[in-house]
Amino acid sequence: MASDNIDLDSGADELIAKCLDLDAPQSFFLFAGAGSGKTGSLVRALKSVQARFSRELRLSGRRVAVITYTNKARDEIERRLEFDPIIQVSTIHSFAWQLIGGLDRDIREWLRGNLALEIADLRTAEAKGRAGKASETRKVKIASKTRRLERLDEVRRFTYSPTGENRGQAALSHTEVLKIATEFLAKPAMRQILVGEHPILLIDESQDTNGPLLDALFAVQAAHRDAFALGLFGDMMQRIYSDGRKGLGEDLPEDWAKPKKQLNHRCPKRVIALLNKIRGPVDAQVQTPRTRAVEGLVRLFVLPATTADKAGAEAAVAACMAELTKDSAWHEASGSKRLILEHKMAARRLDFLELYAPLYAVDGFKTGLREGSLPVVRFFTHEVAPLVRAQRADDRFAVGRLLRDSSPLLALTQDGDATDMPAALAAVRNALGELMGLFESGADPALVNVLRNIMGSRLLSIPESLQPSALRKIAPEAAHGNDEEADDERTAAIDRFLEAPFSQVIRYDDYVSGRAAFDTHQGVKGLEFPRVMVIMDDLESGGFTFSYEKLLGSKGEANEATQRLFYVTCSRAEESLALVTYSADPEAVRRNVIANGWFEPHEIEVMEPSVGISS
Ligand SMILES: Nc1ncnc2c1ncn2[C@@H]1O[C@H](COP(=O)(O)OP(=O)(O)OP(=O)(O)O)[C@@H](O)[C@H]1O
Repeated sequence: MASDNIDLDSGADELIAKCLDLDAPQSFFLFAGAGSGKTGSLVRALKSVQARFSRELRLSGRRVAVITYTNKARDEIERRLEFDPIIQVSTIHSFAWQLIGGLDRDIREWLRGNLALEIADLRTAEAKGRAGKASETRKVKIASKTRRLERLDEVRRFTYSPTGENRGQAALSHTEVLKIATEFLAKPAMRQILVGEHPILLIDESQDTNGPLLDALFAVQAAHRDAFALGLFGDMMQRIYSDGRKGLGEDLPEDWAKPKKQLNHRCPKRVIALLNKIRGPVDAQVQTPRTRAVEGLVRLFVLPATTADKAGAEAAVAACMAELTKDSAWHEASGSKRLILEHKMAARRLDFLELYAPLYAVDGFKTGLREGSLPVVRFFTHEVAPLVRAQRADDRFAVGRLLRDSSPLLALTQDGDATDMPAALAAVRNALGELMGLFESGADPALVNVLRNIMGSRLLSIPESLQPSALRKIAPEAAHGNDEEADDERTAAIDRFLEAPFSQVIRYDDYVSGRAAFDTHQGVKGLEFPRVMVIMDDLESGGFTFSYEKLLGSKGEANEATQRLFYVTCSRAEESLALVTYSADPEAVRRNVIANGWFEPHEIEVMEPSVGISS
């Protein structure tokens, strides 16, 4: 057996370590293919700084900044660096807020100018546009932005939460925080603050980092190249959000280092060969498998677009994969990761659509819902569900812990008279009994009934955004607090969401926490799984951005966004990969993927709607 080629890319890490010298910093750009170990390189880069400059950074009160794409990635890097305080890891939104938070006077003036501009743009569009829904939306926006502008001086301190809803007078939106940070970074004083606090800034997944903010950071680096190193990690072939900067890396300054990586440590040989084929026409980067990599197995399953029982068809695909790979884990419910393009496809397959669809229709709820941080749902996933689970299991310790922090019944006694404790505990017992009564004999109550019950017993405090719905059900006349139309839309959506049965909360939570078999094509960026099933269904996903029918069924017509997303999903597989495509013309798919050399004839299975397999 040939010796292991694991050290093929070690030069890249050595070059990066050399760049990260506080006395002679050099910026660098490490863009390498899937599974090439960029996260590992990022962690090793930080460890090299820890080893050489910990003391110097601590004494001067400076920190290395790292920007990750998700909170999960942030947690992982913090853990791998043992939560070292000289390294500040944050998402782009919290990084931006750390830069601008507290600069209230400047923020106010920026908002004054920006709101005036936005109102003027909306008025121009309104003057040109026709009556209809778009016009109604514009009018609502003009009214609410005008109100915000008029009351701007009342805000003393602006607020922002990278994961919250950011509602109310003082709150800034996610977009505003990024725009403000970008514009403030044009000011020499702001640049000085950034460079003074963070001599090194590393950005992971920078192909998807907000383009204007990235450009602002390039400008900071150009102005402070002797005191500041910017290090970018990423892969342009994995750019999947429109926010990212097009052509990143094409116009790099001369003095930037460009370390290279060629190995793919994650995927089996057959998957790497497919990745090289997919990537070939885009940038011709070729990856090499590890010497010890397994051969692996790839199959393309082509089904008619009219297939009625898609869940059944996908189960048949899993069974076929188990057979072909002799890997029984394909049979297990969570043995493979199944990637769908649109959250609703998972909601349908996992049965939590009634909970999901109403909230997903509201723009302001989308991000929170996707991430599991939306307060109206979080109340059920993080407070009610664990309480019901703990009570069912008779786990008094867990019940006590859950209620101690969030039950108004217990808060009363904490504030004042200790002699109230027995009465408070009796009230808690009663309230718990009432709540559990809803679930008796296997009942699955609607969320609104659970909410009303808890509101009535005061077992838990109800988040502000759920109160109008909860109140209206109890006393309709008390619900009218805020009459803005945007609020009406939100409240109506919450009302509909509350009609969903409670069991959907558990399934939704499993999904957003990554415990379910399903995830989205975009959501698995950066992750890896032994067995991956990529489900491609243009009709069901209903969007315009991606077309797998064109990618697989017709030569050369696919857009690059679909090609890149396909590369991302295929490159998650560590052992075996099943590609499932629903097509209007299965034979055209077969012909095309053989002609372009992506698959061998024996790797393609054309399935009948009845779920029989004929190759
Ligand atoms: N030098 C190495 N030796 C052994 N395994 C490695 C090495 N570098 C990375 N790996 C492993 O390879 C896999 C891929 O690494 P990593 O996730 O860092 O790649 P990546 O470049 O960030 O991938 P992607 O861009 O696809 O998200 C991981 O399982 C990691 O543990």
